[in-house]
Amino acid sequence: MGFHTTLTFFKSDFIDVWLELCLALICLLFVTWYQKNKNQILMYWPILDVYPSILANVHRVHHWIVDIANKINCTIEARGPVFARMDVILTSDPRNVEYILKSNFANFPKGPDLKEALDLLGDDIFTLDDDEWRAHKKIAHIVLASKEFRSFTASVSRKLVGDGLLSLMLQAAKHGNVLDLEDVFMRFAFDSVYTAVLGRNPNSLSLSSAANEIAKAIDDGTEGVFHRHIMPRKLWKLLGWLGVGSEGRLARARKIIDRHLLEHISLKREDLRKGVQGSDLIAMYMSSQAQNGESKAYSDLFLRDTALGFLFAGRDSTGTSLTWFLWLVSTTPRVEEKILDELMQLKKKKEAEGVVRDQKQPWVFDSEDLKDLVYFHAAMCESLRLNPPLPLTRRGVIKEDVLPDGTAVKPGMKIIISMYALGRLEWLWGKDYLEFKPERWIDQDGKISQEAMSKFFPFTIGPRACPGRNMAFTQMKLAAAAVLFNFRIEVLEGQIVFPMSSIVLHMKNGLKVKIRERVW
Ligand code: HEM
Repeated sequence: MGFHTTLTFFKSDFIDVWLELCLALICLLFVTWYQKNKNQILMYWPILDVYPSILANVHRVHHWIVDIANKINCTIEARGPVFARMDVILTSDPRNVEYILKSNFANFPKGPDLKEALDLLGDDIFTLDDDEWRAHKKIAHIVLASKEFRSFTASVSRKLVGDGLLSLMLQAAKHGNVLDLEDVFMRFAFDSVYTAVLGRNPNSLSLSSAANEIAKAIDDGTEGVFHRHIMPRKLWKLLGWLGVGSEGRLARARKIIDRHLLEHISLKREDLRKGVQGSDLIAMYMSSQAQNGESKAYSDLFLRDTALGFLFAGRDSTGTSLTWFLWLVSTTPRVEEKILDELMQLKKKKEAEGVVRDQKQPWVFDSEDLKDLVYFHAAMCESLRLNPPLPLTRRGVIKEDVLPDGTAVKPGMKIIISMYALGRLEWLWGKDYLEFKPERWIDQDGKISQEAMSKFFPFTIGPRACPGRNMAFTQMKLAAAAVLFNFRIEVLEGQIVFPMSSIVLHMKNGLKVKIRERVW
């Protein structure tokens, strides 16, 4: 072996040893770093950034965000894997939320990314921005605020409470059946909003009714949209192209929804041609187009998108809110007693005014009377604080900006606001922030506290705040008052009541209850 060969051999040995040493050092550093960080709420990994933390917490995503907000910071930045476009700011700081949704609203549109993720809804008030959104908003607000529509929805809901909801509960009470209260309220909310929007009762509350096809399609659509929020865009695009998983279900849901709504809209057009007017939302849109002349006629597609947007907006939010509310009230006897006391006073007042009802039938209140009950309203706000049915909302960024807490944002970023965490911030609500305490919404004069209301975000705030807020309160109060006043709800022990990881705050396992008629 010559000198040259020996040197080459020695060199390659030397390099191998160095490489091994470097590798061992990297492994050691990684293991030490992992050991130190593995129990942390949020871990920033090399290359993958926070994505492994998201995946590890996806089953409890809303609680995880609360942990981050209370233990780390109300605002964090997450980039996601380097190969994916996921530059996200997650915030629940009320100052930021006010700035994004209200004072500097124009810089934070929903943006094309969200429109793409929500493409099932089409060109609807939910997904559009700028002038297109303003045009939708104008007509939606006119119809929702009109006396005709408001009295139509109040009477529809009252009738559905009496004929549908209470009848179903009476049957369950008589036979001692176990009910899934979330399922019952979702059916009630679906019948209410469907009748309000399309003028026909789909009767999903009826005991004999099979699972409703369009209601199921809306569920699949909601699930698909949630997956698009947590998956890298390229991945859900690939699933869509292959037609499998949540994207496959989404595509099937879209077909069912389109067929169903377009058929219904064509029947309504026929009614209008025959001079049959309605007070439901779509009929009011159609007659407003008729008044404007055919040149401004809303297309079938426009009406399909509008109807679907309202069904999405109104069903899940009202149904889940009612379930969380009844769960909290039934498991907090002190609060239940106070609400029942208020309802009993109201019943006595109505009887003193000469209102007579069949004593054998369950008592149903009127929506106008329920508006004045302060404690009942406070309890509903408190339930919505703890469990906002739409726990997350998302915005884009147009120009570079700095949020009130000092976080810099730039175009291309996504901002996710957690309404769920906002209602559970310890520094904002106090040490008892997890307690169900309607009293925090009542001021010293016994009125609803304006100070507390300034922190009330479940319907969001600013120009895009929910236009269905009054309708939602009307429906929820009618249903909750009738159920609480006529039935005692026994929440079955041993079940885990936990929010589902979704864009709607469903209960993961539903809510199993037994009910008994109240004897007054
Ligand atoms: C408890 C019940 C409800 C809650 C908590 C609620 C909450 C919300 C929230 C948080 C938003 C904003 C979403 C976002 O910007 O990402 C919203 C928007 C909206 N809601 Fe509601 N909602 C409820 C019921 C209803 C009902 C019953 C209707 C009507 C049928 C309705 C119609 C709408 C519409 C049309 C929008 C879009 C507004 C816009 O973008 O300009 N909501 N709602």
